[in-house]
Amino acid sequence: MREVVDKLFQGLSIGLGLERHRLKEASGGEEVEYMLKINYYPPCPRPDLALGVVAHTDLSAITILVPNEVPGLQVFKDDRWIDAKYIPNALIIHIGDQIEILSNGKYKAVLHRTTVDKERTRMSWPVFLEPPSELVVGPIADLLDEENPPKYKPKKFKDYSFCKLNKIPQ
Ligand SMILES: O=C(O)CCC(=O)C(=O)O
Ligand SMILES: [Fe+2]
Repeated sequence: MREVVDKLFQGLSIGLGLERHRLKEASGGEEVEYMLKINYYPPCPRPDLALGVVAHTDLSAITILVPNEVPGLQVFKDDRWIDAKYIPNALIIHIGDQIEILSNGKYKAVLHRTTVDKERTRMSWPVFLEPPSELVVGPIADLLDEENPPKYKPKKFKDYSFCKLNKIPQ
């Protein structure tokens, strides 16, 4: 898990022209928290009328998700919902809000939702990689200049989470 996490942060840092440890450090370094959630979506007689989870972006920096074989995850791209294909043994990686903020919007947190199945139970196991609650997260200074002013307010992760969960503007 550690190697996968380091590789993800490194690739994303390099993509921004930053030193490879930068995004992990800005997300808390070795203090990054791993929050496992277990989603259980029982069969639904009217999948056309229900969703598993409504459209959202994750609060995390990065999410690493293991799904079972029942498809249901959809991502919003080019103004439409696209089904994420189930690929055995593959991990699904989401960019979350904190990477969007750190990158000053160069990376976008993925908008996603889940559908439910008429006969089968869907499950998923996302691990949310989150900054420690007291860490202030804001756009990385190296990415800012006159043409690229900060688009997000630096904020403690716990305050960002509180506002998002209580639907208070950031
Ligand atoms: O079940 C899934 O595939 C996604 C779940 C999800 O988006 C979440 O728990 O944040
Ligand atoms: Fe999610």
